[in-house]
Amino acid sequence: MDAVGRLKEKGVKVIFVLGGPGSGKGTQCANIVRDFGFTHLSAGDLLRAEIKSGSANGTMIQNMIKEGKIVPSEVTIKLLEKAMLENGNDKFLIDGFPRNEENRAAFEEVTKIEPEFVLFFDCSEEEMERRLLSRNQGRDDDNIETIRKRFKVFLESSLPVIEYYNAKNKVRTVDAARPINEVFESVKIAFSSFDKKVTTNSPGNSSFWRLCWQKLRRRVPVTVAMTASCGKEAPKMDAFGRGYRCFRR
Ligand SMILES: Nc1ncnc2c1ncn2[C@@H]1O[C@H](COP(=O)(O)OP(=O)(O)OP(=O)(O)O)[C@@H](O)[C@H]1O
Ligand SMILES: O=c1ccn([C@@H]2O[C@H](COP(=O)(O)O)[C@@H](O)[C@H]2O)c(=O)[nH]1
Repeated sequence: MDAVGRLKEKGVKVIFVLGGPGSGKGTQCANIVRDFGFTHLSAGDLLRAEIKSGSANGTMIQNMIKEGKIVPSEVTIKLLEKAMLENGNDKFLIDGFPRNEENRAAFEEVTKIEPEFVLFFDCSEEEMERRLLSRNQGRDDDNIETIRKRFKVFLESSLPVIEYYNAKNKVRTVDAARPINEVFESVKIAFSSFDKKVTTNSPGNSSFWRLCWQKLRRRVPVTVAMTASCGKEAPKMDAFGRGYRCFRR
């Protein structure tokens, strides 16, 4: 039987965990594993392990990570597929993937898996930058130059993936700028049911975001300077929260 057949036979369920670099995905995935019985697959960790293993793709992956670029889909998807097949569990948190539309379409095409939902950690660049600069795990890409490149890639390539799933009502957004335990309280609500959408796109505590949210609900176009969150102009986007909450209507 081929990989797709085996994944299907296993009845694999996948949740994509997305958010900017340093938004706290890995930290919260560890809590979800502990309380909800998922297996955590960090795409970044799988790629770093591939470098360490001395594989033929190692140097290419290392260079892409140093530049904050997105590794070709087929490489990452093969690693994810292998990890899911080798693990006895059937529930997976896929952290940090898909990172662009091409990743997303290729994953669905190759594996025939659609995520149950997307858990989106919403956090401002300011806070993410602070966290990454003090992460201290010896990562090659946790330096200010690469961090800025990673933010740009997230904004330009990864947010459209979140918009795609948002249009399908599959995104559960958590305000990730709060302390770890408070973020996890919201994560737990997102996981309280697989079928029901619980916290999807619910407003955070920021009154600024609340205003944007209310206007969005009323379909009133909102024009807000993106400098409030990331100092960039974003002509395609309507509304912004403290972080990257900026879905098209
Ligand atoms: N809510 C939080 N408040 C303060 N610090 C946090 C919070 N969540 C995580 N951190 C810290 O911020 C750093 C980045 O967190 P983490 O590695 O979980 O982020 P990530 O989204 O997985 O990052 P990346 O995408 O770069 O792998 C870590 O040092 C972590 O301990
Ligand atoms: O699907 C993926 C995941 C990661 N990358 C590359 O790895 C780094 C680090 O990723 P983290 O999620 O922060 O661990 C990322 O900047 C990319 O260069 C990737 O290409 N594809």
